[in-house]
Amino acid sequence: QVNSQGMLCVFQDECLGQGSFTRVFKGTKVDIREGEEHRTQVLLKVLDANHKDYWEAFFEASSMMSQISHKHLLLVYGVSVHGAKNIMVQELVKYGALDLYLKRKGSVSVSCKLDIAKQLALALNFLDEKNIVHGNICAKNVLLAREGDPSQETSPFIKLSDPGIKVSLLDRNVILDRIPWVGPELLQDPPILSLDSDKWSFGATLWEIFNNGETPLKDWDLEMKRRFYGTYQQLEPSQWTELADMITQCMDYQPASRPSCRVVIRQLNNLITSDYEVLHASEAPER
Ligand SMILES: N#Cc1ccc(Nc2nc(N)cc(-n3cnc(CCO)c3)n2)cc1
Repeated sequence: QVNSQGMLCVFQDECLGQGSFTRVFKGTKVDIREGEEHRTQVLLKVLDANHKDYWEAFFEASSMMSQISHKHLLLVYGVSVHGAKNIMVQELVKYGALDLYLKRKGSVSVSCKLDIAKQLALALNFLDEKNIVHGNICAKNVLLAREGDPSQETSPFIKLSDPGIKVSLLDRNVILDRIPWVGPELLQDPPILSLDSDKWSFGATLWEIFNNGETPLKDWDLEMKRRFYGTYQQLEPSQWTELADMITQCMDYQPASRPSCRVVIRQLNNLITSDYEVLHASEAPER
């Protein structure tokens, strides 16, 4: 289809995955510049036809992402509205969603996981400084642009995806199903979406990263999930106490008690240093 900016997109392959009300496909964007045709591989995020009434929120999510740019934020080229289809055109990030990658890979090193966590914290800090709430931080929305390979000394590189439909617009059951990523304050009436909610979600995403992409509270039904918050429960703590403490601090039921992005980044730096020391302790010269 061609949209207002003259952006032509061609659908390519099968569905690559899905969000709450969207499906994603690989595609090609064709730009005509100085009479020359430029083809770019893109990711087409299509709003489900049966959720057309979300198209404004879908458009808002896309324009939020295209108004700001940061190395760890996904590049959104624009929205192509064609007939009944609402399509967000995004850069195709090479290795896709982090949760699937971790599940498939199963053996990502702790130093890579810490690096990914720190990059996500930097993206959150950038949004925080611009007073922009993401509202859907989770491993599925962290995209892997480069693999980390400790043997090659290369580090991973992530991009935070768009938040999709604003969480406060969703039905209560959809919000309930997002437990444990969604801050408990969003289940109050009225739901309070704030920068602090992103810190809670960051904690749940840290848990996913250090549990190799395992889905927290997998297969729990909505009643059990509601009780998880109702009785102030926490996710299964990591054996690594400092990591477990950071996750619990982010997932504080009191939004104002959650650590600032700067504190989180500092704590992650401490974990990176301690991990480095443990890793290289064996090489330490005999004292
Ligand atoms: N095999 C494979 C493979 C799959 C996907 C990508 N790349 C990519 N790029 C994006 N911009 C967004 C996504 N994406 C994936 N799932 C969602 C929905 C949940 O957010 C979004 N994937 C690359 C390789």
